[in-house]
Order: sequence, then structure tokens, then C-alpha cells
Amino acid sequence: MHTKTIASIASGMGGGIGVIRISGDDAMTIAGKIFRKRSQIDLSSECEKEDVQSDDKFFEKTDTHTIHYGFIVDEGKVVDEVMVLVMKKPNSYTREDVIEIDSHGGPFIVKKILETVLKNGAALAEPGEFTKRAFFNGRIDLAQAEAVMKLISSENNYALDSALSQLEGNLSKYIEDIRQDILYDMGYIEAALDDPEHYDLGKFRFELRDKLERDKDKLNELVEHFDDGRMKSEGINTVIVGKPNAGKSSLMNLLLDEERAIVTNVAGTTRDILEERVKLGDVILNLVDTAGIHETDDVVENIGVNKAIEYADKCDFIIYVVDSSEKLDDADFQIIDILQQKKGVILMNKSDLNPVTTVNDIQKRLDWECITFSNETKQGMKELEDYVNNSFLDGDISFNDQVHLTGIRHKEAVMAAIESIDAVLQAIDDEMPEDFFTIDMMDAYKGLGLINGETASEDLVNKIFKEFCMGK
Ligand SMILES: Nc1nc2c(c(=O)[nH]1)N(C=O)[C@@H](CNc1ccc(C(=O)N[C@@H](CCC(=O)O)C(=O)O)cc1)CN2
Ligand SMILES: Nc1nc2c(ncn2[C@@H]2O[C@H](COP(=O)(O)OP(=O)(O)OP(=O)(O)O)[C@@H](O)[C@H]2O)c(=O)[nH]1
Ligand SMILES: [Mg+2]
Repeated sequence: MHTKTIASIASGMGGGIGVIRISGDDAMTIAGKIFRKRSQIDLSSECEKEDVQSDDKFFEKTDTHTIHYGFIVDEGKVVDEVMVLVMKKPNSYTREDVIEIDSHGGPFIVKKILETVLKNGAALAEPGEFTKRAFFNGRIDLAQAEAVMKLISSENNYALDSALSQLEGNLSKYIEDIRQDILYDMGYIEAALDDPEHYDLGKFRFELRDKLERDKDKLNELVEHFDDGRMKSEGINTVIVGKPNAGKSSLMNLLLDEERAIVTNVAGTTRDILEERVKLGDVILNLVDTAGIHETDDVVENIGVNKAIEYADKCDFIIYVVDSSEKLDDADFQIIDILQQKKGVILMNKSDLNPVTTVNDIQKRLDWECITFSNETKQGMKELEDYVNNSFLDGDISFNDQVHLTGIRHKEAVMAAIESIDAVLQAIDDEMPEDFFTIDMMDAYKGLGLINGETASEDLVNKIFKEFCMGK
């Protein structure tokens, strides 16, 4: 079958060099049509010489993995001076014939070259279409394709390392080992039911029970580390709380290093929640500034207070800002009540003023780390950074021996498989006949296949690739 040839800009816009990528059966021919060697160009007019014919077979005749210096022309006129990379199937990213044109990096030039390529027979690639082809052509599985996206969007070492591990296929292998275990045992049960004379199901159910328990432990381990991994790579959902005027918005601005939130000496300045992403050391915080929590009759402010409480309830981490230049009051006591079962840190803010509330005053009510802090003098910034980094990045995880789920889609598939395994375990305990087991075993087998894509529907696959960026 002749595959449609696609093209797209593969580089980020701007930068010194731009990359236009072409993939498909006509990639070589299209490139041949628009490529000229230096000797074919009249440099004084920036046009091809008069008697020059395009050599459509030029790249078909070259070896794979070779680089060619020359020019791209559009209707005889030079568009840019380029390098062309040739990768012949199956030795390419998509496993199809691939041409990459390295051009000068300006956005106008890059777009013009892409237009020239499209004019000569390629179709504009959809987001993720190159990687989708790598998937359909069997070079990578679905989890690995998703890892490519994770890799591109990673913002810290943790995200990068776990994406690389997934791209290498570590998650896929972990899941596939469990699937093969289940498949083997399903096969055994069916064979034994068909041919009871040669297969003994006598003690099999006890063996099966042990095996499934082990598989379940392995899957549970993935689920247990999921939140941890999500926080490290996508950011810790962090809410700044405190009573009005404590200095919450000032802290937001200080961490962001810009005047993002409105700060005034009027209590009740912040009404709505404000979300921003900041990096503190190697930790990413998805930071939320909230309205000061206290009793109020103001309708609008009250909505803000309720939102603050709601956010504080469902976040990963709280920064509780205390105005240490004032006595703790009812508002603080109300906040401390809300925070009891949560994870967070206390900033004893306004340390540049006369301290009235001490670390001791507060720690006897809330057993959290206390940092003496000032938005004015930046006292405590280093301690805050260290505390957050130590709390969330402790015990360097070795990626060689640990596998991580990096997406909610994977977590859901694993949890569903655990449920199916539980159903089998229950059936064993209930002394049900063996053919009952296979239904749930099949569910677990198929459910886990969603992760590497073995059992993923076309809709699911399309949905995943839609999230990709252009040119990938
Ligand atoms: N110029 C360029 N740089 C790039 C990419 C690319 O596509 N082009 N990549 C794109 O993301 C990344 C590298 N990933 C790649 C993965 C596989 C193959 C590939 O050709 N694989 C073939 C053949 C391998 C071989 O020749 O030994 C294969 O596995 O069948 C290429 C790049 C980052 N850098
Ligand atoms: N001296 C001193 N003043 C501070 C410090 N942090 C904040 N302030 C001042 O305290 C006042 C309130 O600061 P905000 O950051 O608006 O306080 P908030 O907690 O966001 O207040 P609401 O939004 O009303 O809940 C402003 O006048 C700030 O300049 C600090 O560390 N030292
Ligand atoms: Mg505020």
C-alpha cells in the first residue's frame, strides 16, 4: 500500500537552524524535486541555472543516513541554503522513508520551505502524526509514544528521567510480563478443561492464587508511587493560606519574582484564587494564592474564603503564612483546625518587624515545620526551598530498577486490572470452578493491554495522539 507522505516543521520556531521533516513513500521524490546542488545554482541571480533539470531520483539513489549540502528551489528560485538528511525505511523515526531539511532557522524561511514541500505533493502532518506512524509501524508501543510527549514537556530532572525510562520500554516490559503470566495461566485452565486426562487442575488454584497475589503486589506498587511521581514531574499542587494581610500574595509575588498578585495593606485584598507555576530548586509548585480565611459577612469575600478552604482540602501541600508581628487570633485558630491532617509548612512571616507570635506558640497547636520568614528581607527563602526539595525529592529514585506510571490513563488501567484480579482471588476463595476465573483474568489481561496499546481502540489511540505537538 502506498502511504500518504506527510510533512511538518519539526523544530521550535526561531533558533539558528530549522528542521522540516517529510515521511512517507514519496519523501525521496518530493525532496529530489526541490533540491539542487551548488553547481546547479547561479549565485548571482539566486536562481537555478538555465539548463538544470530536477533529479527526482537523486535521493532514491543515495545511501541511507547520508547528508547532502545544497539549495531548496521553488519554481527555479532559491528559497534557502540547506542540509538534507536521508533516512530510508525501515531505519527511520517512522520506519518510513524520511527526509529532513535543515534550513536557516527564521520562521519565515522555515514556513516557506514547508510550503514548497507541500506544493510538491506532501500533506501537512497532523500533530503527533510522525510518532503515530512509528507506533502503527511497530517501532514503539503506546506507552513509549506517550513517553515522547512527556519527554518534550518535562521541566525537571525527575520528569526527564521517568520519561526516558518509559521511552526505553521499562513500563511496557513490566506490564507485559504480568500480562504474559496471566495469559499463560488462562491457557492452562482452558487446556485442562478441554483435556482433563493430560492436565491436572488439582492444586492449580493454589498456585494461581500465589501468582496472582504477586502480580497484584506489583501493580499496587505502581499505584502507590503514582501520586509521588505525578507531584515530582508535573508539580506539587500547593496552596498558600493564612488570615487576611498575613502576606500570602506578597509571597506569591516573591516566589514568582514578579508583581503578579495585588498586594495592599487592606485586609481582604485577594478575593479570587490565583494560580501560577513556579520552580523552587528542582521542585515545581503549582501555586495557588487564596483569600485570607476568617469570619466575614461580605458576600464576595466569603465566596473567596470558601474557595480557599476547598483548595486547601484537596491540595498536595500547604504553605501557611502567619503574621508573626501580630498575636494569633480566631482566624488563625480556624485555619489551624482546617490544617490538622494536612501536609505543609508554616512561614512565620514579617520577621523584619517585632515578633509577637513565636514558633512555640504555633507549633503547640500545629505540628509542622516552622520557618522564620520575611517577604521584605527574603529571610527564610533558602530554608523554604530546602524544605520543599527535601520533602519531595528525598531518596533519589533509581530509574533502572523502578518503574513509574506517568499518566492518569495508566493508573486507571492498572486499578481496573487490580479489581479484576481481586475478583479471581475471590472466586478462588469461594471455591468456584476454574472456568469462572478466566473471565476476570481476561479482563485484567485486556485492561493492561491498554497501556502499551495492544488492546487500545482506534478512538483511544487517536485521542492520545491529538495531544501531541505539531511536527512530532
Ligand atoms: N534529526 C533528528 N533528530 C532527532 C530525532 C529525529 O527524528 N530527527 N528524534 C525524533 O524524535 C529524536 C531521536 N529519536 C530517534 C529514534 C529513532 C530513530 C530511528 O531512525 N530509528 C530506526 C533506525 C535506527 C538505526 O538506524 O539504527 C529504528 O529504530 O528502526 C531516529 C531518531 C531526537 N533527535
Ligand atoms: N514588613 C513586612 N510587611 C509585609 C511582609 N509581607 C507582606 N507585608 C505587607 O503586608 C500587607 C499585606 O500583604 P498581602 O501580601 O497583600 O497579604 P495577603 O495575605 O495576601 O492579604 P489578603 O489578600 O488580604 O488576604 C502589605 O502591606 C504587605 O506589604 C513582610 O514580610 N514584612
Ligand atoms: Mg492576598
